Amino acid sequence: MSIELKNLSKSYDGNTLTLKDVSVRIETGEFFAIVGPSGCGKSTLLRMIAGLIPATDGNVLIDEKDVTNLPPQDRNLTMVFQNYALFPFLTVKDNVAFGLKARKVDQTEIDQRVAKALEMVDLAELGDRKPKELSGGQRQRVALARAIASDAKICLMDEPLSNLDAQLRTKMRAEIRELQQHLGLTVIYVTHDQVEAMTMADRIMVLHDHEVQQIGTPLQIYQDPRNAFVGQFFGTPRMNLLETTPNEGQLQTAAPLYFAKPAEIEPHNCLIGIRPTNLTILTDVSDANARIENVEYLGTQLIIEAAMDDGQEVRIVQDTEQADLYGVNQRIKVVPNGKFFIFDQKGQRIGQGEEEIEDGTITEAKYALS
Ligand SMILES: Nc1ncnc2c1ncn2[C@@H]1O[C@H](COP(=O)(O)OP(=O)(O)OP(=O)(O)O)[C@@H](O)[C@H]1O
Repeated sequence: MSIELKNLSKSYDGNTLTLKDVSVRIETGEFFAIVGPSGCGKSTLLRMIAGLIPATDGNVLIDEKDVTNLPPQDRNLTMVFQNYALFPFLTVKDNVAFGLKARKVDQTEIDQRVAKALEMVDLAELGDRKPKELSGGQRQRVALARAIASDAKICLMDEPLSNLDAQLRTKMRAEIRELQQHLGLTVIYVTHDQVEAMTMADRIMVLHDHEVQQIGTPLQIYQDPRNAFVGQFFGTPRMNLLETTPNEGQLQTAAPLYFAKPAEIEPHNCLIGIRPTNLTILTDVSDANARIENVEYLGTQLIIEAAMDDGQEVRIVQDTEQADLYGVNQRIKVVPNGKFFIFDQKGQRIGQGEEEIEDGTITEAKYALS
């Protein structure tokens, strides 16, 4: 089933807007993630789609039908929350059956659906236990089984994995994704975790400052961020954001670090966004422009924090094979090597460029306006 949001807005106090003008069409069978920092309105949006709170403005359509004024039970959807919302005094089976009983579904059919749902989440053996006799991951799977048993074709999930440890979370991500595809569910998945959104979703909506910042596939969002917020929200370590200084005809940070510049862009009115993987380090140079402050080993990557000579901090990712080359307080030359973005002072993207470096000299430099 498809879901369409048309100019959806929410104000809790009738004065300020918590969410402004959200519009998107989510297709049948799509896994759609809503991400953003704490307090940006993710749960508010999900609750409006569910019908748990009224929209201040705009419409919600499910399979082209306007459901804006319908209660949750008439919207043909199911929900999974972070705290599982299981009844402690009911068995696993009865928890899964609860919604079906409330809807007075025939008992034989309830038994069949519950058994099938528990089997799908690998809990067939544990149906007679109480929630307190289960691990966190198993409880989460009971909540999933309840969603599956309901037979609704839309499932709304609000940070369903946030109570689980890192290992279990990774496992459950794959399981949820598999189930979603197997059942052909349309899923709207709220998370503040960019990795979760990137690895699970077909498309992502990024919320910040009460507004939609960007909607796109994980690849589009990562490779083509519309503004500095989106650029910095995705990717670890974070994209560097560097201020440029006035300089005739050049795009330059004070350190200095030079970037290819479209003629139309005023050099001192912009910010450079460059991912840590797109900077590189030259040692043994006479024109060093930075000092290493910290070297961190992260599996296959080496993350180097450096202070540029103009005081700006940068993070650079290098291969671990080069670990022996770097030490704290060492003078180095930081140079761009790869793609970078040009943002205006408000963070809106106005251009992008690419520079390649070989043996210490720039071999290629190009740019384009967005
Ligand atoms: N019932 C309410 N009454 C008034 N304000 C509310 C209510 N619920 C949420 N808010 C406010 O609306 C804003 C968005 O809250 P919401 O819970 O939607 O954010 P979120 O992105 O889900 O955050 P988190 O990731 O921390 O859960 C917050 O500033 C919050 O304080």
